[in-house]
Amino acid sequence: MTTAAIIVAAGRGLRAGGGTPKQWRALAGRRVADWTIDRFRDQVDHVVLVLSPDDDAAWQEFSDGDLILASGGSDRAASVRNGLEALVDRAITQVLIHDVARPCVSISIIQNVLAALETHSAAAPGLTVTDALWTGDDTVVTGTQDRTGLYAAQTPQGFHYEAIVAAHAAHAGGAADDVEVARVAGLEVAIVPGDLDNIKITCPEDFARAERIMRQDMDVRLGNGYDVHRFGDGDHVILCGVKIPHDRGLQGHSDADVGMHAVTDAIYGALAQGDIGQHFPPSDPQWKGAASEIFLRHAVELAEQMGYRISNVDCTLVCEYPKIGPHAQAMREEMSNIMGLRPDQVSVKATTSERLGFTGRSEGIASLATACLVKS
Ligand SMILES: Nc1ccn([C@@H]2O[C@H](COP(=O)(O)OP(=O)(O)OP(=O)(O)O)[C@@H](O)[C@H]2O)c(=O)n1
Ligand SMILES: C[C@](O)(CO)[C@H](O)COP(=O)(O)O
Repeated sequence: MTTAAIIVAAGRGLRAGGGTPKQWRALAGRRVADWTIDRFRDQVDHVVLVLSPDDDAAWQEFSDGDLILASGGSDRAASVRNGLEALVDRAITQVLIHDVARPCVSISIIQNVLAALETHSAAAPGLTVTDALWTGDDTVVTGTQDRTGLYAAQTPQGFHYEAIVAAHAAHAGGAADDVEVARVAGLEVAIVPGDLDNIKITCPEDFARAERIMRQDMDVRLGNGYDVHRFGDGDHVILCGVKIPHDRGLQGHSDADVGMHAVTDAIYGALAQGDIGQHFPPSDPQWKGAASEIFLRHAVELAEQMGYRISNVDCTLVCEYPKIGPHAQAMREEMSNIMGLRPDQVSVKATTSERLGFTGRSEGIASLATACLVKS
């Protein structure tokens, strides 16, 4: 069984307003699309992101990553077809099709749909309709509608890959969703329980609702880190992964990257998992001269294992020299690469201590860092 998820994200979000398409707007600290994509990453073998040809920045951003990209079509169904086509050489057996505009989808819905595909060629989440249903014009009720047997359809909708490819190829167009396409082709679609929180952001007010849902079981943790290394002989220092020529070096058991150590300790701190010295004892000769990225990678992996995502880190270096400003961007890029973050999630800045204290006398460099981790 080889599984894939197609996330259709090529719409313009006109009903949601706001100028920017809704999938690129912020929700609980990150973009709608980032939430949606992350829900599927660990649940399927491949994720296809269907992007509008107009979303240049998104194409650029995602082209280096692990996602398969496909170009959107003139309507949702055309975008789905392009997503299916992008998987043609991947030997996919089961595919989930999901709206990017449903970022609150739970892992259990995804797993339930996949489980149902073991015994059915199609499965999708539905919610029984519990409100009374009316017909109406803009002002008055014109009739009532029996709700018996009615469901509100959600995504992800799951299918055996070849079956849904054939169903889309044969469909005349105009379907509300992929379940309709599948049913026209004669597929039986199993209903799995939907979730009231699995809303589709459609109108402006849906953002506030989605924000409430996202935040209700969000665990946000802060950690701080502090480190100092003294100057000694040498012709360079390594700060936040960047080698900077200098008339002195920093002393330490490892490469003495005081900035990266503070960031690493901030992550351990947020996790309440001790500090670098506990995980990599200075008494252990194997860490002598070690590149500090080993420590940072370990902290990031630990965060992942414990279910946390790093939202941002902020690092301040305290020294008179070397001057940090010219290197700050390279430091941000280096650390964001190691942590698997975007550079805008990583801040590196510096201050002097006005020639006061040990940093002011250039006896060493100090560093402070804060990390914000989120579990949702
Ligand atoms: N040509 C299109 C149209 C829609 N979609 C996607 O289909 C899903 C459901 O569509 P909808 O909620 O209607 O999104 P939009 O089309 O973006 O919204 P609107 O109709 O308000 O413009 C969304 O994830 C949207 O990005 C798509 O990939 N390609
Ligand atoms: C696919 C869907 O989300 C199922 O409820 C829905 O049909 C999409 O509708 P839209 O009109 O494209 O928003």
